[in-house]
Amino acid sequence: MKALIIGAAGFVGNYLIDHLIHDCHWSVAVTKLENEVIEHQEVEQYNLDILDKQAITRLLRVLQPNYIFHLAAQSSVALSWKNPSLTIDVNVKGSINVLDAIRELDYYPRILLIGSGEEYGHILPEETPISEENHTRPGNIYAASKVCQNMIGKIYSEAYHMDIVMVRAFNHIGPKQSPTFVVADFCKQVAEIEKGLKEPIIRVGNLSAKRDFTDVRDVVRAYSLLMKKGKAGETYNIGSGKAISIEEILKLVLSNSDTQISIEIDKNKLRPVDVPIIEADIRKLQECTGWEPSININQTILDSLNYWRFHSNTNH
Ligand SMILES: Nc1nc2c(ncn2[C@@H]2O[C@H](COP(=O)(O)OP(=O)(O)O[C@H]3O[C@H](CO)[C@@H](O)[C@H](O)[C@@H]3O)[C@@H](O)[C@H]2O)c(=O)[nH]1
Repeated sequence: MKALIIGAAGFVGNYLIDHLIHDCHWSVAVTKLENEVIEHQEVEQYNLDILDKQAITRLLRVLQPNYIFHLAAQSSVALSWKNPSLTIDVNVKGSINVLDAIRELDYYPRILLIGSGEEYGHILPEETPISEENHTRPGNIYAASKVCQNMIGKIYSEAYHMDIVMVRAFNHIGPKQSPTFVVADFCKQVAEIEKGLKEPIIRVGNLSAKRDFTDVRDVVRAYSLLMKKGKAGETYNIGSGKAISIEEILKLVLSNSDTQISIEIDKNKLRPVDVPIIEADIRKLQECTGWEPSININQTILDSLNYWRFHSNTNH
C-alpha cells in the first residue's frame, strides 16, 4: 500500500510517518511546506502548499497513492483568534483544493480528513460525552473551519462517490508538541524553571476548561485503523472518552517536579470564548476498529516533561 501524508511536518505527521512505516509496513510519501524540515530520510518528500491546487494535481497525477492522510492545517485554536483568515484559507480552501484535485483526476484513493472535537463547541450538559450525531455549535474560528471541512468532505463523498472518511480528533499530546498547546506549554515552563532559566512561576490560562486528552501515539494508530476499516462518508470521534480539567493537568505536570513553583494566571492566555467541556463518546470508533488508548495520561505528561528537560534546548 502506498500512503501519502499531506502536511507531514507537524507534530502528528512525525508520529504518523513512524507508525505507517514501522507498524503498518506501507510505503510512505509526504508533503511539507518549502521551509519545513522532516527528519525521516526514508520517506519520499515533496514540497507542497495546499493553497496551490495545480501543484496538488501535478503531484497526485504522478504519485497516485492508495491512501491519503490530509493533515495539513492551521491547528491552533489560539492562533485562529489572531489570524482567522489564514485559518479559513488553509483549513477550508486548502481542503477543498485537495478534494477537488482528486475529483478532477478521476482516481479513487481513500482519504482521511482530520477534523476536531472542537467542532462540537457549545456542548449541552446532557450531550456529554459527545457523539458524532450531535449538533456542532463551534465556538471559535478554528472549530468553524473544521466543521466546514467536515461538511465539504461529506458532500464530496455523497456527490462524487469519493472514498472519504472523516475524523474528529480530540486533544492529542506528547513529546515534541509545540508549546502553543497546553501540556507542552506547561512542561516547557517547568523544564525552564528547573534549569534556572526562568523565575519559579508558571503562567497559565483558563484552568476550569475540561478537555479529552489522548497520547499522539495512540491517535495515529486510530488514523491507520480508520483508513483500513472506516466507512466512506462517516465521521468518527477519536479521544480517550474521559475529560479532565486543565487544573488537573497542571497538578499532574507539577507533581512530576521537585521544584517549588507558584501559579499565576496570565490574562493574555485567556481566550474570548473557551467552551467549558469537550469529552468524546468513542463507541463508534471502537465498534468499527476495536481501538483502545494504550498510554495513560501520567505517562504522556512525564514523557513530554522529559522531552523538554533532556531533548530540547528550550529555546523554541
Ligand atoms: N495553550 C494553552 N492553553 C491553556 C493554557 N492554560 C489553560 N489552557 C486551556 O487549555 C485548553 C486546551 O488548549 P490547547 O492545548 O491550546 O488546545 P485546544 O485549544 O483545546 O485545541 C487542541 O485540541 C483540539 C481538539 O479538541 C485540536 O483540534 C486542536 O488542533 C488542538 O490540538 C483550552 O481550554 C485552553 O484555554 C495555557 O497556558 N496554554
